[in-house]
Formats: sequence, structure tokens, C-alpha cells
Amino acid sequence: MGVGRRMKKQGPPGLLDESLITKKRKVSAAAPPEPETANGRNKKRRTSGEGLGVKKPGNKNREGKPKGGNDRKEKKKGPAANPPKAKAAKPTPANRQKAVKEPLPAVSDEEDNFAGSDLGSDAIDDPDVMEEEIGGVNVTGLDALGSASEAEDDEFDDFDSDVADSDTRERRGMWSEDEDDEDAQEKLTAANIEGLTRKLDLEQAQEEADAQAELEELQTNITGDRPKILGDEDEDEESRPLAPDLQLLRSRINDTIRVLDDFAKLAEEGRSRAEYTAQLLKDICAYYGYSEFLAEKLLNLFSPREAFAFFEANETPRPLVIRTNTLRTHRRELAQILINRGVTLEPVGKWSKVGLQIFESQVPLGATPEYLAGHYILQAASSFLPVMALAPQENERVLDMAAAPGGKTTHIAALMRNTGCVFANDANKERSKGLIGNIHRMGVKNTIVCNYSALEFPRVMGGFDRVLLDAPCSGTGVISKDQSVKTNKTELDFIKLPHLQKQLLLAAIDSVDHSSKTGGYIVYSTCSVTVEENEQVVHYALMKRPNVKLVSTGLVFGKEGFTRHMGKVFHPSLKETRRYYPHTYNVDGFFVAKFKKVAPTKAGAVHADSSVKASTTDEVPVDRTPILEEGKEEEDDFAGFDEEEDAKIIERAKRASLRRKGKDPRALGRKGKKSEKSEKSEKAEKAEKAK
Ligand SMILES: C[S@@+](CC[C@H](N)C(=O)[O-])C[C@H]1O[C@@H](n2cnc3c(N)ncnc32)[C@H](O)[C@@H]1O
Repeated sequence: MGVGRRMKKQGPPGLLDESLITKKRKVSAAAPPEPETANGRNKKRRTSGEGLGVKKPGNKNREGKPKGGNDRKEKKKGPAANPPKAKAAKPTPANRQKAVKEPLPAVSDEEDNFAGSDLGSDAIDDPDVMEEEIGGVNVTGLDALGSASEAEDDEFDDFDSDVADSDTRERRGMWSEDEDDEDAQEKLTAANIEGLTRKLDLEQAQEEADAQAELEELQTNITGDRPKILGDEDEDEESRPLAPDLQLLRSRINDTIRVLDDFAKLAEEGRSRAEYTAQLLKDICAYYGYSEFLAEKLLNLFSPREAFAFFEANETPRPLVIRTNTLRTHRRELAQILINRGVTLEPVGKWSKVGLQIFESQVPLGATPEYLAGHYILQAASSFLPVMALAPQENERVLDMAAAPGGKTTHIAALMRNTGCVFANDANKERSKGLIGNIHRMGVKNTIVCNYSALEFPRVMGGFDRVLLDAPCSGTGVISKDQSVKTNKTELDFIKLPHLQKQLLLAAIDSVDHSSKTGGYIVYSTCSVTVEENEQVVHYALMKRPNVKLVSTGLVFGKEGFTRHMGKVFHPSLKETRRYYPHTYNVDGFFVAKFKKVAPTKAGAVHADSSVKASTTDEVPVDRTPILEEGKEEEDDFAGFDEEEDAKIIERAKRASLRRKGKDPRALGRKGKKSEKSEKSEKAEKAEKAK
């Protein structure tokens, strides 16, 4: 049982990062969000997770002092050291959880988002699992990503400004969409003020705790001890207790990280870095409940200290966020109504004009009249990002390749103001029903739902102005929502999934019209943080399709993608891609890459066996990119409804199919010729008769 589970049993987790909000508020509202240092994160965490009954990083234990003594000492410290507890009269995470944990509608548009992937439980199909999250409201502020007190333009504004909100605009208050409505704004703020005040109280308490923690750490560092962490070589493994001592584990994780941070000074004589790293890996697996395979993969993405922050963040839920459906309403109107219903909320930050972060709610957010009328959708904040990067324009033709249950499709349609045409495709029929439901509920009228394996594109249809591939993935970015990811991912998953993702991405590229007057873009996203599913997939596509290049995502925050990792070197333009982590931005882990297609795909670049059926859970994915006619390299790769060409492709597919079955494909040719002949003689007969 992982710590997450344990926490569920023992009560809700502590605050994720309240101080992040406070700190960000101190900097200029116009300043772009900056990632928190892993160090800073750790300090904050020291004050949370009390329900665990374990020590937090930086406590006195890591100095080798008796644990029990430290516990007592900490209790004595009182409110400053443990703000959430000290503020008992204030709303606690448990209160908040209770407030929003109301029954949800039986059929939720977005529920069961992890089910039914083509890759079954191996692939995470939807990071927007917000319905399930309602019980886990976290007061952490997404406004850490930008000030909440930013000018709010009408959500129907030109999209570019949605992506990169102008910093030069005057600040007009939290909700105002124009300068004449200060009264309305005052009312709204007053209604919401109670909840926000409580939040600020918590922030203050958190700050005090941080200061205390910093002091402690300073004291620890002054002592400059060399903690005894590693066991002796001749130590008997079997003599160790079976059940891990969580307190000890956590303390040792802290100490190990401290040693790895300052190896020369703190490591024991004759011990190597590798030994400490191995110990850390073991302890992380035992403490958080990861398989060693996955923990190592994740550990390798970060410095030890940052990895710890990442693993910690996976133990707490991300903030609950809703996206305003601008086809139906405006964010301020929606906020007003929800506040009147007893919801405490705030804009997610200046990076989005449509997101609202929910702090508490007296009503079930998945069953309000506004929800049922499609005024909003429960959607993880990071799920806004791929669509913002895609930046669909009015009157374009857009393909959403893996669309169910439609969080991003409905966002795309809203940005296009219901003009043009969106093709929302998903290989999973069951999930497509949820997609259709969301499309109807949210008043989307420019979208056609289809049910193909996306590997079939562009043979199904091509020539799109923009394509979004929000690919099925392992879900290592959303572990806080699905703790099973910690143990159910195997080496094979990280072979099969990237293989499928690569083929899907090639299909996405081949489905775009490079000569589109307004677009020619492809966005690839996953809710995973592994390099195999992200940089490696993008790098593969760049190698296979020299007719695309990576361009800026236009997103105002996010960490650069890797250009090298564990000895692998990727194309330098990978720095244009963006990574999102729960511990840096308090959003789900995500990856976003944006390509521009600059030329048609050369026919020679595409080789596939199109006879194989769409991928299913058990199949090892195979290359199913479309077959283009050889000798037509210079032509556009638009794959519309060219009957003659389609007939040839089908013929080739049939031959390939026969070959695969061990049959002679020439039989098909003979049959084909025969039928051609008989067709001719039939025509001749008819002509005779007509005479
Ligand atoms: C990450 S989810 C998509 C979430 C969706 N974009 C949203 O925002 O609501 C991935 C989706 O890919 C679908 N999928 C898996 N394999 C596919 C394939 N070969 N072709 C098309 N869709 C596929 C799954 O059914 C799943 O709905």
C-alpha cells in the first residue's frame, strides 16, 4: 500500500504548496511564472502530511538525533511549525473535502476516463479525471502560475492573447472584463472574500512554517555532520524488520538527498555516489510504493532533491479546476453564479482566461444547473495547455485524433466559436459516447465524431489545418489521480506505448495540409513525464518526417524539453517543447510539442502495412502509416477522396494482406485482371444489345 493509500485511510493530505501562492503574489503580477526550486518545495512539505505521522524532510531526525525526542520537540513548537493543524478553526483540507464531496450525477461526461483505452489499463486515456477528484479539493493556488489579479478580457478575444496574455494591459481587478463594472466586481469579490481570506490565513501560516523550517535547515547545515545512512556490507538483510518504518525511511531519504547534494562534505568515507543512489531508490520504492522499475525511471529525470519533490507531489491531489465554456457564458458570469451557490473560487491565473480554481463548494460541481447546461467542464488545468498551443482559428478544419471524452475537443470548438469543422476521433466506441455527450451538453455544433484508429489517418481523411494528438500514454504525470500507475507499468508498456505514439504522430503529421493558409500545425501531448513517451517520440518524428519542424508552443510557462537524457541526444529544437510537473506548477504532469509542417511528406517516407487492423490492447502496435503512391514524391500528401488512388491503395493493402497470410498476392492480380476482362466483355455485350 503506497503512502497515498495510507493517507486516504488516515485522512486527507496536507496542503500541497500554499506558500507558492504567497510567494508568487509578492512578485510582479506581470512576471511570468517561475518554477519553484526543489529545495523550496521540500521546505514547504515539511509542514504537511501530518496524517502520515511521519517526519517531514528537514526535521531533526536527519541529524541522527532520537526520533521520538524530535517528535515531542515538534509538537511543542506549536502553530508555527504545523500551520494547518494550528489553524483548526479555519477550514481544513478535510472540511473542504467534505464540502465538495457530494454525490455526482450517475452518468458523468468525464468519469471513468482511465477506462477503455485501446491499450487497456496500460494506457492512460485521459488526464482530465476531475469528476473523481471532486472529493480531493486542494487549496493550493494555480495562480502561482500568474497573478489572479490580472485584467480579464472577454473570453471571446482573439486567441493569441489567450495564449500569451498581454502584460502591458492595465490591471483592472480580478474579474472585470471592462472598466465600467467595478460595482459588479466589488459584489463578486465581497461574496467570495470569505473563502479567500481563509486561504490567505493559511498562506500566512504556511509562510511562518517555512521560515521555521529554513531556520532548522540552516542549523542542520552548520553542524556539517556525515550522517550514517548506508548499512554495513556484512549486514544481514533478513534481520531487518518486514514492515518498513515510515518515519525512519523518510528521515533516511532526507539524509541521503542531503548527502547527494553535498557529496564531498557529507558522504561517509569509502562510499560511492552509486551506493547512496541505490539506497535512495530502495527507500523511495518502500516509502511511496513504486515498483523499482518505475521509480528508477522517474528518479533519473531529476536531481535527487527534485525527484523527492516530484514523488511527494504525487501524494497530494492537484487543485480542482473548471473551464468556462465560452460558447455558453463568460467566466465572470459563471463565477458570479457559482459564488452565489456557495462556491469559493478564483481565476487560475493570468495564463488562462477561462479557468477557475475551486477552493470549496457547498454544491456538487458535477450536477449544478450550470454544469448540466454546459457552462463549464471539470478539467485539469494542464489539459488546457495542448489546446492553447494548438491555437485553432475560426473556420479551420481541425482533427482531434484521440478525443474522448472531449475535454480538449470542446475547448477547440469554443476557441473556433463553433465555426469551421472539428473532426473528433477516438478508437474507443464506449469512450466516444462520453465525447458525444460532452459535445451536446456544451453546445458544440461544428464537430463530427468518428471512431477510427487514428493510425488510419490520413486515409480516412486528410488535409487538415491543424491536428491535435493527445496520445494514449502511461499516465506518469497523473499518479496523484491513479496510484495504480506506481506498480502496474512494465518495461513492455514503455516499449509498446512509445511505438504506438510514434506511429500516431506520423499519422498526425501526414494528415495536415502543409500549404494551409492559416495553419499547418500539429500538437503532440501526453500526460506522462517519461522521455520515452515524449522527447523520444518527437525526435523520432523529426527524423522520419524532415518536412516538419518544432516551433514554440506559445505557452507562457513550462520547462524546456530535454535535448539529452541518459546518454541519448535529441534534436536541439526539442528545447521548444514544454514539460509540466506537479511539483513545479502544481498541475498534472504533462508534455506539449508543437510542429509546423513545411512541405508534403515524401511518398518514400511512408511505408506501412495498412492491412493490419486498428490497434487493440493486446496487439503489439505495428507501423500502420498510410501507403502513398510511389513515384509521386513531388505531390502534395493531401489524402482526400481520390477514388482512383484509394482503389490502388486498397489493392496494395489486399496484396500485403495475402502475403502476410502466406498466400500468393499474384492470385489477386489474376483475379483482378479476370474481373477487368469480364467487365470489358460485359460492356461490349451491352453495347451490342443496345445497337
Ligand atoms: C489521453 S486520452 C484523450 C483525452 C482527450 N483528448 C480529452 O481531452 O478528453 C487518449 C485517448 O486515445 C484513445 N486511443 C487509444 N488508441 C487510439 C488509437 N489508435 N486511435 C485513436 N484513439 C486512440 C483512447 O481511447 C483515449 O480516449
